[in-house]
Amino acid sequence: MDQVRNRLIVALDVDTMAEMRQLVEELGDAVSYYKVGMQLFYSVGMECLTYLRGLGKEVFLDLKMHDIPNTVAQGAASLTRLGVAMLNVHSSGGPAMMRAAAQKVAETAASLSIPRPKLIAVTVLTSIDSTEWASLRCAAGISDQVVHLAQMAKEAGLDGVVASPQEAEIIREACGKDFAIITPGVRPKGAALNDQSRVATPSDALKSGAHYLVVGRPITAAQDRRTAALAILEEMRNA
Ligand SMILES: O=c1ccn([C@@H]2O[C@H](COP(=O)(O)O)[C@@H](O)[C@H]2O)c(=O)[nH]1
Repeated sequence: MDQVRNRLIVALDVDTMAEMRQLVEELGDAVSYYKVGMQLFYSVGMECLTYLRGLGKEVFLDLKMHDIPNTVAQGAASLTRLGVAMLNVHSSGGPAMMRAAAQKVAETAASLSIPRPKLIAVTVLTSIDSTEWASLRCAAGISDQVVHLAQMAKEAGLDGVVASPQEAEIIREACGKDFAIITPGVRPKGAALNDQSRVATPSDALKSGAHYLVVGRPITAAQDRRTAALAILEEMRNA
């Protein structure tokens, strides 16, 4: 059970500490890994990380840094000092930016004698469909671009990527089984897509080679959030 539970990351996309506490309490021991993104971190800052750490939960701090190499590297050092398990950059910032960030994360963790957080790169957002993609005027197709960005991230020394579960298999083929694949865009059968486009069910995501599944609204907007989380875990276990 634990092996599966550690692979489900629930997105805490709420505004306040009170909402976050309520959600984490409801989910209880069903969930051990949480994603803190812009919405919560920009509202409450460190308080949410301190709270989650106090409960022994793992945290993926999803701030998707994207800037020049020095700025991202220094930002990555600051986030490493917060003691999170995983943090990320946008791969479209380029190889020099990713290399600088990877080096700084490793140096910072070593200097503090803390575990080095996984540094991962966002490839092509899971909300982007073929129409949106065409408007970005990228010559490659979405899948080819995702694989290209994943290979670039791997060469730059990153630990993995964020991508759609629809691309997990080709990333695994191109980058090997130890390169982490984190997939949002997970929707149980019949669930609302919301603003997601390149989606798959929890079982299909795992079968395609995803290491971690990021799930937000299918759990957080459910009537009974613990039951929704347990149903997803059950589907993952059966996959
Ligand atoms: O390509 C990406 C990168 C990040 N996300 C984040 O994952 C969750 C998904 O939430 P749902 O409610 O399950 O749609 C959300 O926090 C996004 O910021 C992503 O969806 N796609």
